[in-house]
Amino acid sequence: MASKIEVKDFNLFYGDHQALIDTELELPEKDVTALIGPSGCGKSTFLRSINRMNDMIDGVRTTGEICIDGRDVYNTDQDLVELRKKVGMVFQQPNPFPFSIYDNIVYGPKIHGLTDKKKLDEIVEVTLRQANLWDEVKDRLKQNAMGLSGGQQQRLVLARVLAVEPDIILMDEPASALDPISTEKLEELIIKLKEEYTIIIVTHNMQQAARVSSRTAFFLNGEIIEYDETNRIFTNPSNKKTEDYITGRFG
Ligand SMILES: Nc1ncnc2c1ncn2[C@@H]1O[C@H](COP(=O)(O)OP(=O)(O)OP(=O)(O)O)[C@@H](O)[C@H]1O
Repeated sequence: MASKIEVKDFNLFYGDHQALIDTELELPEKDVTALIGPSGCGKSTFLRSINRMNDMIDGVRTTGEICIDGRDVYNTDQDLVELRKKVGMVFQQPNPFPFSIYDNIVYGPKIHGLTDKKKLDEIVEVTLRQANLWDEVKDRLKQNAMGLSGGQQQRLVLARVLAVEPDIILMDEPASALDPISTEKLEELIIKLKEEYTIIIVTHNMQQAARVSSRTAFFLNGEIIEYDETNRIFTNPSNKKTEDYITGRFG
């Protein structure tokens, strides 16, 4: 499978603190990769490095490269609006805008210049269907998104991400605020979306990593200790530290 993202000797510093150390990773296209590891090991930092969200934090410095489709996103001529259109992100807490369901979805396309009402209507329906949410909300598109349940909000946020046609979707513990049924729906959705998108998910839930991902990277103290097929990581890891972590000896 072709590599969509190639991380080459990437380091990240918050001031004097080095949060990522010589990270190297090649992520396949149209697949789900899980990032696991104990709290504070750098998973979210790594995820946020891919769409340069860390740039917004004062005192952050990076070295090395993160190439998407062969092009280093840390090049000085990288357009950040373009990058974040291509690389969408879903956070731990669902964060719909306090507008209608419809307006949440059309927000991105409108910013990117789309005004045709028919096209916008179409995007709303297509993305809500993709997010397995259409049937639940089709009769209340003009109602405020804050009135949806947490699980519905998270699927709406995903639909909003899909509306700007990304290639890559970053998910930072997207199910950690959801109940088991909403979590199951979100996981089904992730498995469906990998047909079309490259997905990277940070999760503390090992069963979740095992259920949704094909490859898993284990992080510890800012380093990637092991990266392999998920099945192998969970049944026969090569590194003792990975084994200790997945068997619950620490973390
Ligand atoms: N904005 C920041 N400023 C300074 N240090 C930070 C910042 N964000 C994270 N760090 C530090 O970088 C390290 C990695 O944090 P990060 O949030 O990436 O870990 P994580 O593996 O995602 O943790 P968790 O699972 O708890 O979310 C930690 O030592 C953390 O304290």
